[in-house]
Amino acid sequence: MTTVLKTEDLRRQFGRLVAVDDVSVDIQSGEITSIIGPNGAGKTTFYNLLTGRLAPSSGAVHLRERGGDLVEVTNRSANEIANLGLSRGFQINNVFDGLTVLENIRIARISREGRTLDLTAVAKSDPELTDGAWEIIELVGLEDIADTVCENLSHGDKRKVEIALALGTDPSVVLLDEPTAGMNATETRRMVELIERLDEETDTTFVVTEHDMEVVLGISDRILVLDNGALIADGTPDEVMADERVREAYLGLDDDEELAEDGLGETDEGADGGETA
Ligand SMILES: Nc1ncnc2c1ncn2[C@@H]1O[C@H](COP(=O)(O)OP(=O)(O)OP(=O)(O)O)[C@@H](O)[C@H]1O
Repeated sequence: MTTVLKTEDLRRQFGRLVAVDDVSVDIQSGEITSIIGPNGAGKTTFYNLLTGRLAPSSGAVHLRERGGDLVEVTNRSANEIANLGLSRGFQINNVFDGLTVLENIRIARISREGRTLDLTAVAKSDPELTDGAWEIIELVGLEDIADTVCENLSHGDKRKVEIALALGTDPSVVLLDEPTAGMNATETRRMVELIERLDEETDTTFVVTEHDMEVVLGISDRILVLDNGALIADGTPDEVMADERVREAYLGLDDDEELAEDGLGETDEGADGGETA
């Protein structure tokens, strides 16, 4: 395992509000890392600092270039950081609804090559881009829907396309925002299996934010917990679930209560989870 993404005392304030509070983490290749925390904990702001969408108030971010060195990317533009190998799962809104799955992935390949002029026309007409795009279609398992226009896809399939687009830029690290949000149980299971398979079959390292604790506990090799912008725990699922601060601050569980399989902080006695003394 090697460090692929690292922050040092990363901080972001909005006026007096500290949204990310001197967070230092070291994310390793070869493991799936989840970032969890209650609403407003700072997860989105943290992602935005990593991708260059927001500038930090202080601190530093380092990223391993595709197959290369660890380089400091603090204050570089979002485009530069993406070109160096950090890809964020494209939001569904960024999928071109009027184009097919294959055409969308070809656009991701084009953006990797820094070609931006009239992307939709290029995606439809440049056959050189098809081979690379087809490899990604096979990797993600989108063969059956490759020629489907995206506006006709199910929610679950659209989220798979988002991941395919993120992979289209050959990233060293992919950040996923709640990949199972809005999915039914079957779609959720398939999405978890897909991320686990991609983690095994590619050199890409996956970092996931997720509210569904069953997904988090099932998919993560390592969990980072944010609370009020600060990193309050960093460890394996077992370590994090046993951490007193996490149980109090996030899960709302007493010492002897267990996290139920099907929900955040639910116990056999009820959904409330109980208050800590
Ligand atoms: N642009 C902004 N201006 C002012 N405050 C902001 C801004 N963006 C985020 N915040 C504040 O920073 C804190 C962290 O927000 P953030 O969206 O990062 O949390 P989150 O963990 O992603 O929450 P959620 O799980 O609800 O998406 C919140 O108090 C939020 O109101």
